[in-house]
Amino acid sequence: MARYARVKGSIALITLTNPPVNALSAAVRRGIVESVSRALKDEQVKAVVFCGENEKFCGGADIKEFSGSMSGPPLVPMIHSIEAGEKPMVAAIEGVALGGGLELALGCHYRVANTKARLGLPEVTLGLLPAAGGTQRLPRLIGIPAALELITTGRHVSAQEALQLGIVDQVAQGSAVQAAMELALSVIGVCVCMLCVYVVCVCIYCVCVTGQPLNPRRLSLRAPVWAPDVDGVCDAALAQVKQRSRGAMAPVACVQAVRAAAMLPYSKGMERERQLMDTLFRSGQARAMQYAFFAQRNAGKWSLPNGSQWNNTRARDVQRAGVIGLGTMGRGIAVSLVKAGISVVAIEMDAKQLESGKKAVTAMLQRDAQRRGVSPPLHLLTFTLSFHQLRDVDLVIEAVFEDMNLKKRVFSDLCKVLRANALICTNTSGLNVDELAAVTDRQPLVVGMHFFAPAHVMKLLEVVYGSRSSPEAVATAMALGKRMEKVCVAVGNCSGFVGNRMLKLYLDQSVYMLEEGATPEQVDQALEEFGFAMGIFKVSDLSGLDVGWRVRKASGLIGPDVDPVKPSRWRLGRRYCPLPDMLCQQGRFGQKTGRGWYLYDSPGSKEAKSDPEIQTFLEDYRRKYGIIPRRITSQEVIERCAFALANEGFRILEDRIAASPEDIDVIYLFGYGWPRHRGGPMFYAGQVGLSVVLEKLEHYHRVHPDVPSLEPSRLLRRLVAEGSPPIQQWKSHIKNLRSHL
Ligand SMILES: CC(C)(COP(=O)(O)OP(=O)(O)OC[C@H]1O[C@@H](n2cnc3c(N)ncnc32)[C@H](O)[C@@H]1OP(=O)(O)O)[C@@H](O)C(=O)NCCC(=O)NCCSC(=O)C[C@@H](O)CCCCCCCCCCCCC(=O)O
Repeated sequence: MARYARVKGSIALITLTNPPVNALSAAVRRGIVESVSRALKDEQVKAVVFCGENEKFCGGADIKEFSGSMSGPPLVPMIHSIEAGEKPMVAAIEGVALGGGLELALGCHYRVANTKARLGLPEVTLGLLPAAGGTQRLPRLIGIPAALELITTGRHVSAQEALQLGIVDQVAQGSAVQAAMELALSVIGVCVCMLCVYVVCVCIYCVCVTGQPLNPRRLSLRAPVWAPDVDGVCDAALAQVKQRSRGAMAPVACVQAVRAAAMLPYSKGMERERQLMDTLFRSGQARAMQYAFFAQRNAGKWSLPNGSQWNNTRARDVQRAGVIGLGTMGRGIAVSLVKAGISVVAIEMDAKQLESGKKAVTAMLQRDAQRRGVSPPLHLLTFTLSFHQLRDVDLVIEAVFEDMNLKKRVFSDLCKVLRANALICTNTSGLNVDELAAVTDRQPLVVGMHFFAPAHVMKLLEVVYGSRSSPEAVATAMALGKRMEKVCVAVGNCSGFVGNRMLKLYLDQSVYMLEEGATPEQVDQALEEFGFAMGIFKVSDLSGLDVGWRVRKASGLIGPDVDPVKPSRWRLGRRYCPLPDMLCQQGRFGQKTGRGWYLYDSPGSKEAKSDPEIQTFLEDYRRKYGIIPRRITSQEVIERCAFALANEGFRILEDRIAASPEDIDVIYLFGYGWPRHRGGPMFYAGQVGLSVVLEKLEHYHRVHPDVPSLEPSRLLRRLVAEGSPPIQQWKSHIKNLRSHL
């Protein structure tokens, strides 16, 4: 699907038509090949302009095709024939030119973008590399260091930055198509002037039909971009990507391909690009990352058990919001709201807290504005001690201390001042949303909005619907989260919702392994080698060990009857590990106190160091309880952590707390640092093989019968019994499971 038109007498305008992003599907590629051939044959046509329908140039190759058998004209020769075409080719970039879309533009002789356009080669985020010449043409255009940075990060650049880098020749204020046609006319216009005659005279190696030499514009004809420091630059990039995305193959392959552009002639570089792509394309990592791409988008298509969903429920417009509590969470939430253009009334309980909250929020907004070269939208903020200032807000997000009674008090106070139709949202990380809603006069208008710390940075938002939350309230919270640039997932109400409910079991396994013989360093190393940016014990130190301690106290797991010298390892009918409590009793709360599972130079410092005291403490502990330590392998660490997570994920699906395995994976990818090249815990379970996961869980449950959460879930057993269908089909099996209950 590409539309061909002749405009302004001598220009062929080829429009890619495959909404919403004009991805280069087989039909689009076919359309382009036919249109280019037609333009080259048509003697009236002197130049060609490429553009995309609906002011979007092109979002790249059609990712959906990657999972099937690829047919239609391949991209590489298609782009080559454009570049080799003997008429000037101009790309008119509006909206996006990403991946194969930018590669198509790089095959053109000229590129014009409008001010709003974004360009990039994001293949690395799909576990791939730009394999339609991107790794060879871009370095020849902008040099090795800049190309390495763009290709290994997949970052999108603005039109202005693209101009500075030399990716585009011109930035148009208005229509890029119009500007591209003018550029094309000026290029071919040279043929009728004196200068052209001169150009034709001197150009003996290649002339376009009108006389303007095109060879200098053909990037593939440029020599390799070798420079004395190239090896050093590539080595540094390699070290950086290995550190940044542990275990991910694509960034490493991207560096290797760009290095080839420095060393080899174009044709050999293209061979290298192709070899590297062949390996990536077939890899489980690419499948995982492409799954993650679609899972993220599908999470926005939420549905509730009652049939309400994203496309049949209207969200309310939110212009003005209240934030109650300016602790770490409230501050981040206020910043995100203001950045989304929403007026915020921020409330604290006492003047000192209010002042320090105000300072922090203002500073965060100022820093952000400075980075973006704009002025901070401080006029959108009101700081106050008075609930009455909330009388005209559309919605309130409560972010006070995680204490049910305190939250209930706040909720009932809110009802006294808010408009009758204002929504009340709670930023609880796991308390019962129904119980909170029950103290209000508006249960349908109460939902959870569970942000992750720091809330102005972390992408994930769990939108928690209670049993009486209205679809409109859910739609409003989801739309608001999207405006705040969050990845929103709608989840049901249960202790810990999805993310923290699963996290508990993952934490349990980690501390059990310490009891059995592992060290925090061993467990963390195994998890980091698996791809997590940080191991679980480093994360616990960062979040603060006291947080979980308080939750365990509130839930009755820690009480006055617990022996302080030899606390019980059996509580509420199951295995319990008192190690985290014992650390807290010693004042080891993590980074904030300079000591936790690791040692830090000073309170608040970030570099975790092994602490010999912890080793001794663990040895004493095992002796006290008569535990004979054993060697725990990295494989065991990964299996026990990852399969415990997935097993609880299956239970969450059975309980319909999450609508799909994709939603669970999105939560783990965006909120808990699960490595993207592993897809998510549910995808990972499918990739390892459900029968393997079942077998392993059965084994670990046999060895640890006092850990009921290791018992394989019914859904997992059912899926294995039904032949381990692919993850996309699990949803229908959940329905079957429920109908048999
Ligand atoms: C473009 C965006 C920035 C738009 O964002 P926005 O927020 O506006 O919208 P959404 O993200 O919600 O998207 C809307 C809608 O569109 C779908 N979509 C988006 N992009 C694509 C796409 N590229 N393909 C298909 N579908 C797409 C999206 O899913 C939404 O659909 P829905 O149903 O939910 O409405 C944003 O969308 C974005 O960032 N998109 C991705 C951009 C990207 O990553 N592009 C790169 C693609 S990969 C690529 O281009 C590869 C090329 O370099 C080269 C390919 C060469 C191939 C050669 C193959 C050789 C293999 C050899 C192996 C041999 C193996 C063997 O022999 O076995």
